Amino acid sequence: MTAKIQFEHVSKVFKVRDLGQGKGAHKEFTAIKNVHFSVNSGEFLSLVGPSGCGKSTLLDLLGGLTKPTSGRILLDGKPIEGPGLDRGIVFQQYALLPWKTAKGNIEFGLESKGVPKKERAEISRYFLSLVGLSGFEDRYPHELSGGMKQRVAIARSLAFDPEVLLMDEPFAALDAQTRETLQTELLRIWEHTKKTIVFITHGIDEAVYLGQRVAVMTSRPGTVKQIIDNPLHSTSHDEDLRSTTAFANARHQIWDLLREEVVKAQKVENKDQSA
Ligand SMILES: Nc1ncnc2c1ncn2[C@@H]1O[C@H](COP(=O)(O)OP(=O)(O)OP(=O)(O)O)[C@@H](O)[C@H]1O
Repeated sequence: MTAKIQFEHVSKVFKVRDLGQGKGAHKEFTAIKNVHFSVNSGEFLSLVGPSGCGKSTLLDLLGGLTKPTSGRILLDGKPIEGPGLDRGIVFQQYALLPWKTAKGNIEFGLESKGVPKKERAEISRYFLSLVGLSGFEDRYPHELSGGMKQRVAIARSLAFDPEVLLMDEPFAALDAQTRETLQTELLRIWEHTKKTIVFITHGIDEAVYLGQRVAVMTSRPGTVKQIIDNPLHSTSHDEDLRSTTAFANARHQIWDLLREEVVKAQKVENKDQSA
């Protein structure tokens, strides 16, 4: 199997204000430390960890939005130097342009890429139908539900034909039913497009339902504690999967790894608050 993404001993240190030392004082804050793992080409990897462990930091680094303080991240063997169209990012908040329709939101990015008008229209129609939004092309974001907006955001990312899709808790703001529907949809899209997907989540159920492998992070400074091969991956992902014993077992395995990290993270948070 070929590695699409390689994290090589990656750490990220932020400079933050040191409130205890008076005005203008700064201190260093290690968000992630010695992250070392790889993601295979075409793989769906979910990454779960306690709050504040550095999940978004890790995804921002992958997206090229920030740079590692030490170590490096390789994409197809080459260090990531900045953002690029080879990586699409879907955030929790849809970040759609409110003055553009669903179709317009997708075409806007393609226009700046120099794609001719007719092709733009075809691409946007295709990807809106792939995410189940045929017939909603001319709706504005305020005329769409949260789930529909997130579908548009996914379609917009896919329209650029990135090799890698980076997803930062994309379904966290949605109600449980919509979230579960979109999880199933995302798996269908992944099977169809064969993209490499890195999916960040707080939710163990979501991580287990989606990931071929599930990476569990430690509490802050975050590092990858263990990567589990998901035994459920090859089974049928119908609605009943979540109620099977196999699902409960996989969930339990991840929770066992995560439990002590969550407790540690809460202790760190309490310490920070009382400092
Ligand atoms: N630009 C920044 N400057 C200073 N500190 C930062 C910056 N970005 C993130 N951090 C800190 O780094 C730590 C990790 O943040 P990050 O958002 O990556 O965690 P997370 O695991 O995604 O959190 P959550 O699950 O709550 O969304 C946090 O303590 C955060 O306050």
